[in-house]
Amino acid sequence: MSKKGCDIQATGINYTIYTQPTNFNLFNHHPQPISDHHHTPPSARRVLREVSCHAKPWELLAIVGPSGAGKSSLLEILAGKLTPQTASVFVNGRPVDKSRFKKISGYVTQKDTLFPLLTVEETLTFTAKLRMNLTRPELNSRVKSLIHELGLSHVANARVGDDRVRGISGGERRRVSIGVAVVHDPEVVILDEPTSGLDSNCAFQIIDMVKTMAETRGKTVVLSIHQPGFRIIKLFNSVLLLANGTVLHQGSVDQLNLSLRLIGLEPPLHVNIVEFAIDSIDLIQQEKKHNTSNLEENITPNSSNKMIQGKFTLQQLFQQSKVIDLDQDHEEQQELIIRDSFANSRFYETVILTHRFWKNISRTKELFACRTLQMLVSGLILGSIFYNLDMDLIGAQERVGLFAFILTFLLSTTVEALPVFLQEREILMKETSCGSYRVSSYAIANGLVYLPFLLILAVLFAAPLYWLVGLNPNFFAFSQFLLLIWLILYTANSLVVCFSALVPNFIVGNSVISGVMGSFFLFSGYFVSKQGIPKYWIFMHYISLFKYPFEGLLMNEFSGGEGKCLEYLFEKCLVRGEDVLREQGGILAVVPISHFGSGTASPADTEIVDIQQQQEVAMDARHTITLHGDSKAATTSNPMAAGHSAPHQQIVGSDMADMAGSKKKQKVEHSDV
Ligand SMILES: Nc1ncnc2c1ncn2[C@@H]1O[C@H](COP(=O)(O)OP(=O)(O)OP(=O)(O)O)[C@@H](O)[C@H]1O
Repeated sequence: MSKKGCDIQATGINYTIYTQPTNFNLFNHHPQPISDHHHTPPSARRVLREVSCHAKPWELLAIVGPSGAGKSSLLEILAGKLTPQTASVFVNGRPVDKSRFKKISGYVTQKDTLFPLLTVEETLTFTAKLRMNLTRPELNSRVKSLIHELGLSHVANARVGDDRVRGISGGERRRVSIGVAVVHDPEVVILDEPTSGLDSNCAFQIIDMVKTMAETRGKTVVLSIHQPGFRIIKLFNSVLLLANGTVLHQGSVDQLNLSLRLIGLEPPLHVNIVEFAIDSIDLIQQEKKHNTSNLEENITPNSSNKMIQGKFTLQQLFQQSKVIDLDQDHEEQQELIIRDSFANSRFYETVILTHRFWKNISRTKELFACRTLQMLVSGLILGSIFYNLDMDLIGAQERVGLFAFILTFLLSTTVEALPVFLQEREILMKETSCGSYRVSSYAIANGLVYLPFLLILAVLFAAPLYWLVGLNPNFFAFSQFLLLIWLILYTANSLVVCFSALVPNFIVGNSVISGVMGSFFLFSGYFVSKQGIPKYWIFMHYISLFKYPFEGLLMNEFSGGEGKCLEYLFEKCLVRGEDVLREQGGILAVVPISHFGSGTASPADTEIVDIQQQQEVAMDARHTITLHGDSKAATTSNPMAAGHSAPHQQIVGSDMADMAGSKKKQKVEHSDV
């Protein structure tokens, strides 16, 4: 009678990693092969060479070997997470592509990626809901029986926890990870180091549990393990010994013992054979090299007879056991039914994910309270600043201080949530890669939960700011202001999620986001004409300190004069506005018209005047006037600004007119009333 299950044959796996030795490779988890046209030759590391393995249903295959042997890489390839240069994977004798294979397998990574604030039962229930389309009673009984099978009944209602949140023990958390991987009843279970960091008793219980799963439910279990104890190795049906990316043995533990003896090694009595083999890797490899040339000739179906007569290499033994395996009746192998679609509709997926998001958010009260308070205080402080200060009169230092404050507050409201996003990102990647749900459902659910929360934050920030700047109450204007603050917060949140997805490192992610948002605020003021901004938005204008690079670039572009841009920037960055004019009266200055509220917003629209004659007028008008180093002429604009009249304006310079661009190339000489 045939046994149902999944028979996996993988052959000819070759996996090489190419790395650029000098590259600062922040964004690559797994460096991919680099083409030949690169200048620096990449260094190649052959992680796996011609690896073959065979995992049978109802059995447990353990991949053992020293650290760096390639165990995790092999498991990741089997689980479809890594793409090797060459490999053939057959399931029940038929080739399968990795996306379909992911649907019939459950992969447990070395690190537990679980929501720390959910309970054990909630974690398994949400996963079961997402991966299976069951009625509520079916779902409950499935989760209950799984919890019982995992031995987690006593902690079913305890929070999972992690390094920061106190929760269940490390061993129990490993069981939950296994439960999450097998809740949908996959045919194949792949576990990377399921016993790492656990004591020997706990490690035995975990392996015993997966062995029971294999024996009672016909699962194909493949796992990697470090230093398995005596009791554990008895549970292995088959052991694959890997060293330097090469298979040295695949067969039972007894076969391994025999093979070691056949090549002249004598494992002492009562010694753990697997540990002994790992300790003797160098000797085994030497023996293997020695016999490589004779390898192919010696593989015959009858070689089992020869085995008893003389010495055989481990490779021969492996090849021999493989041949015997291949002889097994292929007719018995089952046709796999692999579901291509998702278990639930998009709508139901969104409902489940929204519910899960909400549970997580409602349990992060500290973060919620902190962000709420931060927004309220920031709105009040900013409102007070604009209520009390005439921003046009304050100097560069105060502006820098204000800029730093606003940027810090805006960043902190989003970046402090980054660890949560990073944790979620790992779970999202894991769940979507195995086809649990659609990414779009996740995005919609995320928006449904976060948008109301961000609206509360936006109200807390916008209301005091709007009220303190002393405007007449205007519901429409306030609504617009609120809407924009809300959108800014949502954009910032999305930006955080986006960058945290691109950048695996928390520090790097943090810095990149700070850089991007910083640049945005620094430069955005360039596009905004101050006169067109409502008072409660004016802070945007003042935190954009360095709009000058754009102006400089434009001038360079229009005037065609090389070096003008640099000269302009240098002076612009050193000195600014009235401060300079006060100290150095009579020196030439460039005054963009946009600063004078003339309605002409282009920074290139400048006129050339004698600043000595215009200084007083400009000072009174409190216009921003910035130095230019030309000793012959000065520029200003719109002498009629703020109702002041310039009695006499004489345009004398020609260089600045050129710089001012094509629009204002003519020299203007006029007298004013
Ligand atoms: N992305 C990578 N970049 C550079 N080297 C890598 C990368 N991934 C794996 N390697 C190298 O490939 C080899 C095999 O790694 P792998 O993690 O598969 O070994 P392992 O047997 O699982 O080790 P351990 O038991 O310590 O987890 C190691 O030498 C490792 O340094």
